Amino acid sequence: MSEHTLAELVDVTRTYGGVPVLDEVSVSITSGVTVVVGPNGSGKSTLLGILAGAVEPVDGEVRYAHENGADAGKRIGYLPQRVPFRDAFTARETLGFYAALADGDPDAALADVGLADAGDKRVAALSGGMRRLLGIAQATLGNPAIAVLDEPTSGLDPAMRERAFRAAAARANDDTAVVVSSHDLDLVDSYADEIVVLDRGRVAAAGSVERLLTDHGVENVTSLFRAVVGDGASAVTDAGDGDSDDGPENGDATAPESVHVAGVSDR
Ligand SMILES: Nc1ncnc2c1ncn2[C@@H]1O[C@H](COP(=O)(O)OP(=O)(O)OP(=O)(O)O)[C@@H](O)[C@H]1O
Repeated sequence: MSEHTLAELVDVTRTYGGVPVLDEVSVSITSGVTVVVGPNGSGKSTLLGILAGAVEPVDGEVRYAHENGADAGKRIGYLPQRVPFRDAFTARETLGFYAALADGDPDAALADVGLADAGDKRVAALSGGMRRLLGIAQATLGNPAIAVLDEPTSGLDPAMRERAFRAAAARANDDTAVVVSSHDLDLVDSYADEIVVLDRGRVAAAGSVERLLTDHGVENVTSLFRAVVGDGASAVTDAGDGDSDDGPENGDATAPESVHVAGVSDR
């Protein structure tokens, strides 16, 4: 692993119902912002779940730069696509609950995502966008080395998408990585350092945004996406009904202690 590599997926395969949804995928996660893009069903959530330790690969290996450190147990934050925060808790109480696992400061985490004034609001009273911001705050509590955020901007209006992406990207620095999946290609242009393009469970392109744009002779990530996977309309795979015996489901109890998980994806 190079100096700034924080994690590596090496030849990782995951199947559901015998169908590979990730097929021998190798990806390096370096410090900074990595955005995973790809058509619906291309395997983004599965890749992020595996990186976060919430989904087991059936083959291959995940390596972490920090796995031998003293505080290894607190080095990955994870925001799954669906976050079952408790409606009756306030925003501050919600983060207080996770802070017990991640040693974070709930008020600082709220302020970091622009929710300083919403600490006393109950989760039930938060807008969808504010809930996603709370999810980002949860996943980045205690400054994990790697924050894994699955579609933190889904379902948000344009201003809120930008705010959520900015809040997420701001958590990355020279020593930490933020790994985000997103369909918001315009925001990927603005915030990504590295990009992984998935297509039907395989890596179609990966590397620094700058290099990939140059290599493909395109001006932005939307054009890159088209060049690499077309419009993606035919790229949705059907991988069974979720009752397969290929391994644990997303977000199940196999999540190691090293991950503070806000919720589960029940797909
Ligand atoms: N728990 C599960 N049981 C069965 N199939 C699953 C499960 N989780 C994911 N899949 C299948 O794996 C494939 C990849 O799903 P995944 O959610 O990783 O894709 P994605 O790129 O994140 O999609 P989207 O953009 O729609 O969120 C899909 O065909 C999906 O139906």
